[in-house]
Amino acid sequence: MKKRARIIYNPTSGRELFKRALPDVLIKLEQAGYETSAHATTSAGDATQAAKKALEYDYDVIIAAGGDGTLNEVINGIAEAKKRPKLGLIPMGTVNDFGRALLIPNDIMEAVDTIIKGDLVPVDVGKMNNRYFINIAGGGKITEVSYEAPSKLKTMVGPLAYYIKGLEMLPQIKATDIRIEYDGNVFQGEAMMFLIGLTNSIGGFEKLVPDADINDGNFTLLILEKVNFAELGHIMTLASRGDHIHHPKVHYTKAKNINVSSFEQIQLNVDGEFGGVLPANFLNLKQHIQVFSKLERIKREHGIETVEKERERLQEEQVEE
Ligand SMILES: Nc1ncnc2c1ncn2[C@@H]1O[C@H](COP(=O)(O)OP(=O)(O)OP(=O)(O)O)[C@@H](O)[C@H]1O
Repeated sequence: MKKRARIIYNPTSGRELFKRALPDVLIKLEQAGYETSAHATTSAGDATQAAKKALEYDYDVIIAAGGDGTLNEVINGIAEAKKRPKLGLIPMGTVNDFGRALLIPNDIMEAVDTIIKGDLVPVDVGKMNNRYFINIAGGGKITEVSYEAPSKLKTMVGPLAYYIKGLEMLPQIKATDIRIEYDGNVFQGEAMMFLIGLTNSIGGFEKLVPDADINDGNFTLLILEKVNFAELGHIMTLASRGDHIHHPKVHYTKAKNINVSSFEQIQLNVDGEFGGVLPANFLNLKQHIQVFSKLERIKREHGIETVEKERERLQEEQVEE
């Protein structure tokens, strides 16, 4: 029997290239034994609705073609279901953190090849209150940068946009009083930000949570205590090499269940988008979704160094585009 796939694509992301490639994508999937149909998203939230609809029709595979925003919406559509379809990914965004973490090629047809090849990797999904995320959640003044970086700027300069916006916002960055309970431990005090990472690819900063593992059932929790500007500059320099995690003002640990609260109003950032305000509970759903990816095979056959080199190559390729 033929397998059935549903493509959910954002026609506006990736310079609208996917729309043009769609007929070839359909032919290729057909030849590989997939009966495929496609849905073009129309607005924010539509990918979640389309993914829920796809559940009703019992598709074997959902293919998300778009940026991390589209992917996040698709995950939010399927995460609650008991029987979840396998997930294919065609990265079309400006940053594509999740795709890079899973070594999904930037090229549309190569990404389709990854799906056809059929290697699957189980991936952890984060649940924050009632919504789901796949890359990162966080809060504190510094994290407000990522959704304030205008998308036009992001399209032009990629990850550099965050630096530019970050510098602009520097005077507004201040510490806030927060309480973070994580797997029975407690941090209470003034912090600049906290980050809860699932992958080690975050806004193009590969070394921010350097050893995040996509399917070990753990979040990587990073808390940056109150620091002055000089210390912040120093920590940012260390962060480019992943050495910030040893700094005395940085708490860096693994946890599965995290509760964060504050008396102050602190905005949350989930996968690069505004995610409401504290308090919040973060729960790691271990290996919740099966994603088509050659990651495990490459790791097994060539080792983790090759995986890291491949991620670097994908990132360079994307910045050049
Ligand atoms: N037809 C549409 N027109 C406008 N916005 C849309 C449409 N379809 C989806 N969107 C919204 O655009 C948001 C961003 O899209 P997406 O993440 O796919 O691309 P991107 O912004 O190019 O990528 P990146 O997040 O990597 O910069 C989605 O979260 C969705 O809410």
